[in-house]
Amino acid sequence: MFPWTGVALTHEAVWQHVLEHIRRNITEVEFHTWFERIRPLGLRDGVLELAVPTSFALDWIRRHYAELIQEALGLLGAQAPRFELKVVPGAVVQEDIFQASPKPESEKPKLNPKYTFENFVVGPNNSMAHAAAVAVAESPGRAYNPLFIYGGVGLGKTHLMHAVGHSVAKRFPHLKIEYVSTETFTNELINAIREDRMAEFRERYRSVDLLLVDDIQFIAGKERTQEEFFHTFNALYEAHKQIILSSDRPPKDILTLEARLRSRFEWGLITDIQPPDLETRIAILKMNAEQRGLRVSEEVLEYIARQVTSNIRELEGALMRAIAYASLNGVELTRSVAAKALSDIFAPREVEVDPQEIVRKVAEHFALRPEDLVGGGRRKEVVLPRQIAMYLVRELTRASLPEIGQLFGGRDHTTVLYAIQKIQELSESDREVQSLLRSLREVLA
Ligand SMILES: Nc1ncnc2c1ncn2[C@@H]1O[C@H](COP(=O)(O)OP(=O)(O)OP(=O)(O)O)[C@@H](O)[C@H]1O
Repeated sequence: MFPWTGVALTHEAVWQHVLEHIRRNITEVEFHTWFERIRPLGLRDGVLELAVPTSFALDWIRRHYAELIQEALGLLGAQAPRFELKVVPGAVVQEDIFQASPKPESEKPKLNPKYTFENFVVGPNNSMAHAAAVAVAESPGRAYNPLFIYGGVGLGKTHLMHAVGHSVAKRFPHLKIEYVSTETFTNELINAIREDRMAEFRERYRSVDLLLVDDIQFIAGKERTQEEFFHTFNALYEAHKQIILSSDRPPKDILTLEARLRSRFEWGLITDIQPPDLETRIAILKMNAEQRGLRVSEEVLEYIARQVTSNIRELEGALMRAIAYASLNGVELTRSVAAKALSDIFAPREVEVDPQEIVRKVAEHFALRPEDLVGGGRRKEVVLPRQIAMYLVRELTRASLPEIGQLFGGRDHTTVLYAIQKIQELSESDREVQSLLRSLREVLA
């Protein structure tokens, strides 16, 4: 009951009023991402208590929507109530008061329920791809078509695609959504040809409103699949249906892809996802732990985030491993317990060194400028220092060969490998190089 309104309103009714106001003032995607999982708990001393599922969501909502929520509450009456957010792990999803009747199971797209926008941590590495996905979810078939998302293994391409699927499914319950891996598409095509069911196959794919195709790079070299996909693509595109494709590389790098398909993949927006930076990795781990209702200290999260730098699937796996290790041994999950749990996967490394710092220090030692090392010059006096810097980046950081190549002016990973092998040999045969490496390690550690 809300004394200030003079009307017997339940806290649920008040919250619905707030939601309606908020819904009018933000985008659908924002609404579904942040407000659907809030549950009103009750009212105590003029404060409306709201449950949110994670502290990440709490921070976000507080930073971005506090004013709007307060404004909505203010509309209720003279004495504006306050509100408070509380983390209640696993808070029940509130019934969607705006949604039409649910679809039968068989018609639901095969989407991973965990892969939503709400569960996607946005960082500098994926903000473009995220923004594009949100835009597509808001107006499928109109924003960017096709949306082509590419990036390395385990960086969230499938997650983003599914997030669009979930969001569109909620916003436009009548739309037909199909998620398929390129492998499944190919297998279904082969079966359809064999069983003389091509008409059915075509009807199935050409009648969808949102087609999500994962790992499209696997279409390379498959002529019949390319041919069929080309016609599916055209049919959907012409009917303003949305297509989203994911790949481990941009269209131009997919070899043996027919030119007509390549050019179509390039019609819309091509966006990439890069490996996450340290802060984003910590945020992902934090969210992951909270979703499982687990408390893990910042120190442990940071330790794990420093060990796994590129693949988010592995990052999450490392956290789970550390948690399992601590609970099986009945000990608290401290930094050293985490280090033990991960010791057979990762060599212990206290602190990861910044690659730029390595470049600076090596350049300084040879009286060069850092730009000389990362630039294209091939002067003799630059080549060896550059190779030493590459070698140290490999040794002291978790950067992969292609990442090192990227750091050193977009060089190929085979060049990096050659440099590392060369310095490795020198470090065994040449005393000067040996002592140089030792002293550089000392200043960098
Ligand atoms: N930004 C993110 N926030 C939260 N979780 C993420 C994020 N990016 C990736 N993940 C998680 O990392 C795991 C791997 O992501 P996903 O399967 O989408 O990667 P992918 O790029 O499609 O990989 P692959 O190349 O193997 O197909 C998933 O559990 C996903 O939820």
